[in-house]
Amino acid sequence: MRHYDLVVLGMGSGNMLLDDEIAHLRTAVVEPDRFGGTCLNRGCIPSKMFVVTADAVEGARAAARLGVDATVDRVDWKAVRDRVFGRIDPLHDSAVNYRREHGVDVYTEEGRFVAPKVLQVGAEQLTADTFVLAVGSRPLVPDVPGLDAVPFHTSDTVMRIDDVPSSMVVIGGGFVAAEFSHVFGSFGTGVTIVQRGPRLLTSEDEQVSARFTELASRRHRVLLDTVVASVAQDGGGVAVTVNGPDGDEVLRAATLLVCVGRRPNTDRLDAAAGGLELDEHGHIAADEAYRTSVPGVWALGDVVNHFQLKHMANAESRIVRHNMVHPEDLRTLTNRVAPHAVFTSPQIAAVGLTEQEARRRGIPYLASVRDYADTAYGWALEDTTSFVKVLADPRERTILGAHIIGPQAATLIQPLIQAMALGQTVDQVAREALYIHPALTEAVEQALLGL
Ligand SMILES: Cc1cc2nc3c(=O)[nH]c(=O)nc-3n(C[C@H](O)[C@H](O)[C@H](O)COP(=O)(O)OP(=O)(O)OC[C@H]3O[C@@H](n4cnc5c(N)ncnc54)[C@H](O)[C@@H]3O)c2cc1C
Ligand SMILES: NC(=O)c1ccc[n+]([C@@H]2O[C@H](COP(=O)([O-])OP(=O)(O)OC[C@H]3O[C@@H](n4cnc5c(N)ncnc54)[C@H](O)[C@@H]3O)[C@@H](O)[C@H]2O)c1
Repeated sequence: MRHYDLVVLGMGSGNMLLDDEIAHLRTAVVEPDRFGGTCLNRGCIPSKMFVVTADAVEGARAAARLGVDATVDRVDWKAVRDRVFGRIDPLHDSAVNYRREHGVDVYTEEGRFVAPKVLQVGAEQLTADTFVLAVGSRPLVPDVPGLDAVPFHTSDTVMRIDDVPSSMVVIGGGFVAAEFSHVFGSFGTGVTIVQRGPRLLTSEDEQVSARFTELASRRHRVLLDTVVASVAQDGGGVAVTVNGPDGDEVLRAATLLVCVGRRPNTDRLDAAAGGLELDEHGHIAADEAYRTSVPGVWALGDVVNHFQLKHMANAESRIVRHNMVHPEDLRTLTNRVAPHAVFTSPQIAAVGLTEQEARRRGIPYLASVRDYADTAYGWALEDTTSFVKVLADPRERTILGAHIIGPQAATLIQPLIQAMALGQTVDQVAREALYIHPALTEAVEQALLGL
């Protein structure tokens, strides 16, 4: 049995934990796959590299509205894919070498608890004063008859395929469905989205979700309120039997992409044997300071939080590092707001309350919506579909939520995130700062002035 000061499981956001402040600790890290985890290898980063390429294709196709004759001759998928992963793949070896050169023991097999604070890694057993669990999540595979007998993709594999498929059925209508339908649709794949809910991106503000559903339906076949009954092999492709408002239908496609959410990897580390309590959704239970039910064991990232977003995992990694070194001065994330963006077309970004949530919870609110088309830059874009929506507290005049659908949404929302985090009022944000003319931020300013 080997003893360490610190053992970190999972080298996604867990890798960010290690810095000079804890360099003196005798440390081991355990990662059976690639350093960088989901975000770097099969999540945020490669997907956005594909999205930028898809945006370029769509930009060329949409140029006619500006009076530009442009055509897209071909997307060289293999060249795009190899550019993306040619940049990402070499990082693993250098990250492993870097840790080893800095005195960290790197274990490359899965870690499983055999008792509280006793970890089996291959033939070795490791104990430590402090464990940090950053083992992430993985795509959820729904219980659909026949799915176990056909080849299908998840976000883990679809970015590495050899050719752009002629057709694709996408099961799910969330983040991954929205982003990958944009990517493959732009590259020429005929996409059919099967969504069991009434709209795509149902957890977004209902106005944004409705607008996105309408726009996505112009590009792809979108089946709403539809469930997948079964899946079967169909020559080289798949036949997906779905049941929707118009009855049963068999969808035939070259490729199947399953994206119905992600599940935390608590089973892969045997949380039960480690004495770790889980919450009602199967995540590791932790308090606001990211302490688990076992003293000396901390957890961060997708395995513990429900947002499953990289900026949350990054922030948690900084907090856990601080808290394990300064137990007398525990930090939390509770006062921070959790924004997100969906990098589809058009982009979507949100923070805080949705209008339907405010209504459901009986929270009084003011709402203001401003179209990009009402601003000078919106005119330049010839935009007709994008908007900024802000919800505010009628008494305090602080921002309760903000929702943007349109070009640069993920960037435009940042002043509103800032305002929420700092508790600024609508009037402060609207009137005490100048908004550059004629930038798209004027849509944000005008939405605020409408409150
Ligand atoms: C397609 C896609 C796109 C995304 N895009 C975005 C985005 O644009 N913005 C955003 O904020 N978020 C995005 N996300 C979410 C983001 O990737 C995750 O929230 C983030 O990677 C979680 O980090 P983590 O460190 O918790 O887990 P991970 O990055 O998954 O790291 C966990 C690591 O633990 C390892 N591991 C698992 N079990 C064990 C074990 N028993 N022992 C040791 N190691 C183990 C795994 O191999 C893995 O390397 C995206 C996700 C996907 C799938
Ligand atoms: N831009 C980003 O930040 C980004 C991008 C991609 C992924 N992610 C992260 O990855 C997570 C997983 O993404 P996702 O799209 O797989 O999940 P999701 O939770 O965003 O969406 C799941 C979708 O699948 C549908 N669904 C669930 N079960 C179903 C079933 N049995 N049949 C048909 N539809 C079903 C749901 O109605 C929902 O629309 C996201 O929640 C997010 O945290 C983030």
